[in-house]
Amino acid sequence: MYTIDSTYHPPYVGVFLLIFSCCVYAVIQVLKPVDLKRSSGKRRWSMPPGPPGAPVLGNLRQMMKARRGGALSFNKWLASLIPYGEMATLHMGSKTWIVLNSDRVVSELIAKRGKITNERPHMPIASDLVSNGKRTVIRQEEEWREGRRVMHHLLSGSNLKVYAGMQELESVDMLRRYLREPKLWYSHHFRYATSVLYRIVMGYPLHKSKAELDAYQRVTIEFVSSINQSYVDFFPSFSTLPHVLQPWRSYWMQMGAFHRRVFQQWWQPISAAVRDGSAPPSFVRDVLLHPDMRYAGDDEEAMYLATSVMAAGGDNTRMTMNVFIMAMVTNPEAQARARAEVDRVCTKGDSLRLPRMSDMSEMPYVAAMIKEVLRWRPTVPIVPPHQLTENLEFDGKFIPAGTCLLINSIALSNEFEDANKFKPERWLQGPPGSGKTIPNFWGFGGGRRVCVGSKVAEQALFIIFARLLYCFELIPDGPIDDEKLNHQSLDEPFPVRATVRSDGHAALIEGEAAKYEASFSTFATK
Ligand code: HEM
Repeated sequence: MYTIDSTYHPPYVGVFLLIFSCCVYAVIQVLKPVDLKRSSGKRRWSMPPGPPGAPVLGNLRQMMKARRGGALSFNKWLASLIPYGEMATLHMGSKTWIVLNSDRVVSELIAKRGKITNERPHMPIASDLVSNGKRTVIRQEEEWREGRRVMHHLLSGSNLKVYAGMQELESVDMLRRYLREPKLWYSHHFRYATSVLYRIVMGYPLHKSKAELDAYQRVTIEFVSSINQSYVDFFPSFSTLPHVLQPWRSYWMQMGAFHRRVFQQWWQPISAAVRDGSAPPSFVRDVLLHPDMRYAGDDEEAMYLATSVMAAGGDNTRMTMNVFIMAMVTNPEAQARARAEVDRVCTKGDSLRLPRMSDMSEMPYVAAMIKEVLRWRPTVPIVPPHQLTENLEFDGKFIPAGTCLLINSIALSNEFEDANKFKPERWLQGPPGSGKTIPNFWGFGGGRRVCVGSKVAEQALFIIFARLLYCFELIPDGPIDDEKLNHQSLDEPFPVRATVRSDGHAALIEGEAAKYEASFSTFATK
């Protein structure tokens, strides 16, 4: 009799299972982080230790969870990587990160080996969709180089003196706002930082409506938050799927389109003025659109470069000013010491004058506060990834090209003695023969990608620190936790009372402001 064998499978089922398994295997191989793939030579990769992670996602969810918890929780997560040593390996989806936890390894890898640690990883969301592939800070090396050349030209050398004049001018307006509306101290920081950058880049005082400024601020915050936010940036191969299989695209594309519209509104009047010959000297007129400079990018790239410089410079300066205020209200001795230094230079008997940029060499303690503010509560807790372009042998490890290196500012700050204390004197040169040297400083990142605006930032911060200390007493106006900076708050981030020191100081501010009033930027509040 004919019987049916229940274990019999027609041959095509076997073939299907084989193909399916091969596909799963191939997908897993593609998605694997680079150090978990086989090395092409005989040697196996040898990576620094790191926290255990989940299958496929690795440590990605740990970071995402920390980010969702806010700035403090993210900083705590960065601190939790310190016990793994000077370098900690993380598997972030398809990416391998090595987080750099010490000054020594940052000097060795980011500064000394800049030639092979200069690339940025491909970020299909933050870079391609949100930034049209054109925001300099996360652009890949080949497209980035030309923009860097012109930015360097803009932000160094004799231009710095011209910018010092702009910074002094805008800071007088800020002092008067502090005097008249002390409760809005934090919004005066936004105004100062943004209008200085606008003047430098576009050449004009800033006259914008509240709606325009709100849109600009939203763009900055959205862009910064988009970096390392989408899982797709950690699995970039998903971006090669057909568009119908990428449901996330429309959300990010809409965001990118909104950013572009805002940029165009800011850019078009300036670029028109350059073309009709009516624009004043500026980065846009003299560097980006001047025929002799031979900037290789087109108008669209010029627009992204100009607005990227404004955004990168403005918001970091604003946040650092807030940290300075936090340092002052929680460290009255440092405030008094710095003020004594400024008074020595600017007060002669009954005669008062505002500090100037040229006073910097006579105010070393105030100047040292710039580094200490950035060390104490780093404005950029983790520097955007630098990607290795060659395999690297270092400290007995063998690390594959494609691995990302990230400076952990929280760990670097922690290497200092009494790390949680605000002590600007760490950055002061010792007397001759004392053997005291100034430590390395990484608050602006490092290597070839180092912040191109660091000199402009130092000037912007110095003049504000010195002038605020000269004119105002700063105290807490309620309970304060010095780790809670609330950088993204639109209201007062922490309670502060700023009181003018004397009638003489108030008269000085009003007198100086009256002289320059016609040139100030105007900020609509409605
Ligand atoms: C206290 C204020 C500032 C801080 C803490 C800061 C920090 C940084 C950091 C950490 C980077 C990335 C470096 C790296 O990848 O290694 C960066 C890049 C950059 N910064 Fe700053 N920055 C500040 C102010 C400024 C200012 C005032 C400007 C403009 C005048 C500016 C323009 C830029 C630009 C354009 C980039 C991207 C550079 C490139 O693509 O090559 N920054 N900044």
